[in-house]
Amino acid sequence: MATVLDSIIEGVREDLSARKADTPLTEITARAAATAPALDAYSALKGGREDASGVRIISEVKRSSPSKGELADIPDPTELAQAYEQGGASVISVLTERRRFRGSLADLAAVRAAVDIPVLRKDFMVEEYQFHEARAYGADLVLLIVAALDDAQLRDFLALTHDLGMNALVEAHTEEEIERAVAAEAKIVGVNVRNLKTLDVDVAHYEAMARHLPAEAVRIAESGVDGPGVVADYARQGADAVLVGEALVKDGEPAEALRRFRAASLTR
Ligand SMILES: O=C(O)c1ccccc1NCC(=O)[C@H](O)[C@H](O)COP(=O)(O)O
Repeated sequence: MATVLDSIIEGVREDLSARKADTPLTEITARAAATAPALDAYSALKGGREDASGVRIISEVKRSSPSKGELADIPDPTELAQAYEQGGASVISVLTERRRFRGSLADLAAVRAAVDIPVLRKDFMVEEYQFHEARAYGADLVLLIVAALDDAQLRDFLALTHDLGMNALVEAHTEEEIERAVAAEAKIVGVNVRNLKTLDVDVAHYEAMARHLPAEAVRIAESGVDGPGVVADYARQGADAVLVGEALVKDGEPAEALRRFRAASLTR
């Protein structure tokens, strides 16, 4: 039976075919090569466990999702991104998937131009073309979902990401997926506590997975933050950084909410 992930990826491939017909690989590759060098997302995220400034926050521009439907209108993603930067976000995540998340590459380019911190292209990366595209639209970091890739793809896409000067957030859900991420020499490893089959969120899953994450990697806890308490828990469990979407886009004062989240991680 097809999973939610399978059906999202099917839509991603259809949209991608249309973009490839419009802008061939040679052209997108040339545009990527002409883009200003990527910012160093690894350095922006590392050290959150030891350093006095507390856990790093990756703040997401997220309008809609398969699990929750409509979350927030976000007519101007640059305004939200600037609020995130003012609130102390270390990285901004921009969902670029259109059908389920109402994201776009235009959002990515607009956010990139509006802030000085690294920007993550949050999408379902399954073809080489998307990596050049990410760079052409200004991404510094891309998401690689282990569950969506075989080992050869994981290795090749990580190499391509690094060749393009970007970093990759390699997202795992299970111990076995963490092992695959580590075997591929991922330097930034996330555990997403949203189960991609059921879409259920279980914040306790991070603690269960944390001991499998290598000490030298940047460790990221993804999803399920509904307030400062969860941020403090993730920090206590060893996360360098936390990825937050819904709680921030639904808060009328995202910069203030972010400050509260960062402060909470210092109380661990
Ligand atoms: O959010 C979803 O419903 C979803 C469904 C299927 C695949 C991915 C999905 N979300 C992407 C994310 O990983 C989250 O946007 C991100 O971790 C933030 O989560 P949250 O803070 O819980 O909004």
